[in-house]
Amino acid sequence: MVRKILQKYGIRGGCHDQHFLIDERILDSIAEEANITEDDVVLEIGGGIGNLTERLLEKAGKVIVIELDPQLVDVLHDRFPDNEKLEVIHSDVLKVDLPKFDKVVANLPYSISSPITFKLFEQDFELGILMYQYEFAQRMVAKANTEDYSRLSVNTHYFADASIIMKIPPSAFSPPPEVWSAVVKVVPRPAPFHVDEPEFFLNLVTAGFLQRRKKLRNAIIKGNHLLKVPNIKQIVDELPEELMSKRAENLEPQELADIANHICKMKNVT
Ligand SMILES: C[S@@+](CC[C@H](N)C(=O)[O-])C[C@H]1O[C@@H](n2cnc3c(N)ncnc32)[C@H](O)[C@@H]1O
Repeated sequence: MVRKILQKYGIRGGCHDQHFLIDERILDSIAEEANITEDDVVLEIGGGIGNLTERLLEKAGKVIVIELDPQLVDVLHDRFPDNEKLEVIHSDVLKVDLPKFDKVVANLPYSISSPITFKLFEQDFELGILMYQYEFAQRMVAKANTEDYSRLSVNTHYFADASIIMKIPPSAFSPPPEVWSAVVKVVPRPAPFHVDEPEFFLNLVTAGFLQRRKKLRNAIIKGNHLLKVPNIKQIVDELPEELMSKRAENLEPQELADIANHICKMKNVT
């Protein structure tokens, strides 16, 4: 069925990360995982030829699709004519203000996974069922003291409970990508630890992982263009040596938050 639609519209894919999911069972499972009801406004980023959109429209009260490629925007209008539940926004997802939504379900364009994910983390929503390149998904859910633990892992942990719920082979797509994919379930929740100044904490995490092989003390001093603390050397020298001599990759999100809170307090009194 999905292959027929690709043929009908003469779409080959390839540019703009266009690898269309053609495995009907996986498409069904992704839609099921989103547990959509009539009350839900669902956002889909990169609607493509509408194979996932079709399933979202069956259950949701409203589906908002953001699609960059004008040819695919035409396909979406053609496949779902006069469907009052559907709104198609022809735009680059990174350049548009996101509409309000309850759930986001998408087979994302992999080359911009990172900026899309950080943009989603600024929104208020209930659930995300998101397909990524497998390695990216692993970095999202990675724990401290592992190779994959990164700025992305800490940001993800700060914003949501995230877990890999499906691993998907290249053969599920047309054209097949060179990499495996994974579906990540993202359930936003309040952070499991206290942060005095969220922006400062996230900048400290960025500074720490920009120099991930350096001791945290040196990484913070080097990354102070992000933190803008006038007396940073003095402050980090007053922090416990056992924390400052570790690398960011060896510190739990909570420990990074404690350090950020401490620097915040010191910068405000000195
Ligand atoms: C991996 S395909 C997924 C298509 C479809 N949802 C599916 O599952 O088969 C990614 C889609 O994102 C669209 N896309 C790429 N970059 C985009 C951007 N910056 N903003 C919005 N859509 C984009 C592509 O045109 C393509 O339709």
